[in-house]
Amino acid sequence: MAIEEMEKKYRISDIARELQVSPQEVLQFVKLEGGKVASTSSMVDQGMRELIFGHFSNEKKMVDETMKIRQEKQRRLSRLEEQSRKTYEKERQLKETLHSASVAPAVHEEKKELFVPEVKPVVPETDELVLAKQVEEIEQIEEPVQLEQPVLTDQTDRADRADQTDQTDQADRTDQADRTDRTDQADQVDQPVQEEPLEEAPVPKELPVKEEPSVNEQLVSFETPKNIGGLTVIGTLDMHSPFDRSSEAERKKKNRKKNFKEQADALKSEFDTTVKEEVAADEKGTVKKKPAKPPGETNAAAPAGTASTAGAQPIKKGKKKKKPDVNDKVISANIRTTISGMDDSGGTGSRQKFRKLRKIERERESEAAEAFRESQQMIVRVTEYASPHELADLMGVTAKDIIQKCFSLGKFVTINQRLDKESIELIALEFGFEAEFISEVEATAVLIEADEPEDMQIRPPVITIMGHVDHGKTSLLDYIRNSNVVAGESGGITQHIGAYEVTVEADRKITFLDTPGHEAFTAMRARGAQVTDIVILVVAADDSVMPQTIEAINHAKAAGVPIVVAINKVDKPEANPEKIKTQLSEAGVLVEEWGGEHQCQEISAKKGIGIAELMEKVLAEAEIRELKGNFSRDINASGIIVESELDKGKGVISTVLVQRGFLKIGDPFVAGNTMGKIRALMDERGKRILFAGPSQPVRVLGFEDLPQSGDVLTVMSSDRDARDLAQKRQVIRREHEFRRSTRVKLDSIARQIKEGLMKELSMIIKADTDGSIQALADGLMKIQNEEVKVQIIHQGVGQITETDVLLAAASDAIIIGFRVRPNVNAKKLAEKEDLDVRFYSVIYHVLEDVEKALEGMLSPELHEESLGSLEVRQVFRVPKVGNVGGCYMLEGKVFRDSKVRLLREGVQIYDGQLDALRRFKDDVKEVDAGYECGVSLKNYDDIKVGDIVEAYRIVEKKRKL
Ligand SMILES: Nc1nc2c(ncn2[C@@H]2O[C@H](COP(=O)(O)OP(=O)(O)OP(=O)(O)O)[C@@H](O)[C@H]2O)c(=O)[nH]1
Repeated sequence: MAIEEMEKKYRISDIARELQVSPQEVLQFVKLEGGKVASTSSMVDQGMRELIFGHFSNEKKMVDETMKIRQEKQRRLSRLEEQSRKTYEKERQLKETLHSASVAPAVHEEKKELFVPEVKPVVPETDELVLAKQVEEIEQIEEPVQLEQPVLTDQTDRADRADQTDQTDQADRTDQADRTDRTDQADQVDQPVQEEPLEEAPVPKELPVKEEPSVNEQLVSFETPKNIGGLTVIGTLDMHSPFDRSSEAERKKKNRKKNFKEQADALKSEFDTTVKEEVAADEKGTVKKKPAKPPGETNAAAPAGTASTAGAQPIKKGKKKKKPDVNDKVISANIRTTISGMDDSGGTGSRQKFRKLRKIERERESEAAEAFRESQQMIVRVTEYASPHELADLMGVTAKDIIQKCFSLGKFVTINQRLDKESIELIALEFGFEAEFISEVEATAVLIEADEPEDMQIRPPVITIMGHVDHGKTSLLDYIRNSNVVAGESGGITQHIGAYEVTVEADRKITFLDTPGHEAFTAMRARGAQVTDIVILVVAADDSVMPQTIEAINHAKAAGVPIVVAINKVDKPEANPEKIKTQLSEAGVLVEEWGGEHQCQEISAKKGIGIAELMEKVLAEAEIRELKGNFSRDINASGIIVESELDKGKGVISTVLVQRGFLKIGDPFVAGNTMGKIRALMDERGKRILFAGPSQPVRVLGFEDLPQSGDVLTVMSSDRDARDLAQKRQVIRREHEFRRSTRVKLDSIARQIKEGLMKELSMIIKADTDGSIQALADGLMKIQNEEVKVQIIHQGVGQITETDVLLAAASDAIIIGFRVRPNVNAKKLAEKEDLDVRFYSVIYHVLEDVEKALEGMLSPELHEESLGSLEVRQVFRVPKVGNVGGCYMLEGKVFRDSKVRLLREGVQIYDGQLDALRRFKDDVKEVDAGYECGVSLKNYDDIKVGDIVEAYRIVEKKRKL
């Protein structure tokens, strides 16, 4: 075994991956150790592997630590999930218990009554009472039980079941309670029959009257009840219980899985049962007077004999046998009742049902919220770069505890020192918390008082129009804006304000977000501002469902926003709306007329065809959603910034979509990192208004600074509160920016080393040739002092790509471009990420800079500033001058005296000066982006099509400390 292990070979790259270090580094180490290896795919033996692991023990430790953290996180996560699941389960059980408890008293009450000698007058009453209670519980019908009520109840029940499976559970519980009830009765029936005088006998005979609710039960469970499984006292039923229980379980299972067919069967069985009742009643000749009794009597045989013997089958058979005796009148009466029960959906019954559904929904929501709250208790919401002091406050420990913990983790921190993300995560974990990073605005969120139900009123829907380029989004918005959808509104809205309100008909309003395209929609959503209620998806009927249509669908679906389809350009002869509908269905948007859920309207944004109908459909969709807003005038209003601009005369003007309460002139507010006091409010027509309520877009004047789209504007109680909060946010923001700007930069590296923040300087090297890389890597690896060492995390030949930049950003590395440049995207990304990307042409300069940087001696006062880039699209041979590049200015500007470098596939092949810059035949001083020009280079002739000429200048830059 040991020998086998010794003989086992390991690939260098695999070892490197295990250690999460660069394979080149491992390769180098192996070479240094005398290993005969050619590349990172070479194999090494166990001995060498151990040596490598020894050498990279720190890295190994880090990998192990990370793994540990990850596992711990996973463990905690599943624990939290388990916790919330348990809570949910517990509450559900509690609810069930409560529910059955509320049914139980009825049973006892009933039981007591059974032993009262003069039962006759009492029993029916009790019976009705019990029934009424059950009915109430199932249906919440408050009226007293009437003759036909059981049937109605059942039918409504059935409708409920169709709607919601929960109802079945409830019904099941009632069912069970009934059965308990019956079992008890049955048991007690036996006793009185034997012990009490004969005159008591009618009482038990009446007892089956209790079976009246069992009609209910039957209808709920679809089968005649049989043995109830000895739920309470006497054990004689146990003989049958195994069989019965299993059939009971099956039945329940069936009930849960019931489909339409089963429901239809149930309906049939209901008729059967009722027929049975009716027939029995006929037999007794007491048909209408007390409908509760006859069925009871019919079923009397069941408990008497059944309590111990009968199962489901005999009863079923019995039913079937009785079918031929069915009275047609009874059937049609039942059908009528059933249908009327169904038709009732628009009446009180449906309202009650709806209320009941809402109640259940609310209960569920509160349960989920509770479970969520519990799980949240162990999450510490913290801003990035929080100090030990702040973190301690959030976790309810002392800063000293945190510093000590850091100490034990090998980190030396002071009370106010900012901690990085990883450290915060690690420390939080040590204290049993999970760190969740939030923005400064979130961290300083304003507490919003709960909405009072009486303040909630229907508000206009907020609509965003999305669709593919040229499918007519702008045309539709323009038409809506300018049309006279309602007389008197024509041509009213002239300004572009990002959002406006349209009155459609009968004073019904719709708010449009005038930010066509899903980018704005997504950007707002990314900032946590979900303002759109409904998306209008525009698809041109003369075109097809296009990539952006699909994207829009996906965005709307991801945001859970309903889509109303507008098939545009139907005025065109080549329009084919049916094709669009087919394609939409393939994309997962099935229109209503095809049985789907999405409303669809054919329109012509150009001619105004179908726009009013489209608005109607949008309003209908909004109605279904019951969009409500808080219309209280006493609460502090809030809204979302849709867009902002800086007006020379008026200062900052922002379009705000009010979400809660009323914005009023004079209100102090915070919005993101800025604050202000409302100086003026204007509607979309530029008319001054005094206040604006929910879903109303309004132009607000009075900001101190420009807020960002998606920021929440919250009215504060006083100017002072607003200022305090805004200042707090600004401080956190500044800290973040400061920390971000301390991303590893050669200029400031020494300070970070001194602060103990840096132990390793990570670098990515991209160079023109493999030779340069080797030379650079060798040189750089040698540079290290006691506090810090250089680590090359990636190296490669060729231009600097986005992947390199992303890697550098993720690992806080510096990129060295040796005679290579980044491509356009990589350059933009590097700027965005504020990464230090340095370009060199002499190896010695690289080494010198890095060495100096580590010592804190680096003073890079001269910096290069990129001016623009040109693409060579044609090469002309000009006699006496040489080759001239016919170029297109891609971005920026080029000046006649610019320094330039020529790049071929990202690799620098020339660095020098422009020789000539021309437009047509004229010499020009500069050329802007988007123009063509002719370019020749000083002392360089080998220009080729596809080359990039990069213009730059050297500027002095203040040294960062
Ligand atoms: N015949 C006809 N042409 C239309 C209709 N709606 C829009 N167009 C034309 O289609 C072209 C594109 O319309 P836009 O409203 O600019 O389309 P868009 O989706 O906003 O395009 P982008 O803003 O580029 O995304 C314009 O030339 C419109 O005149 C219509 O209902 N019928």
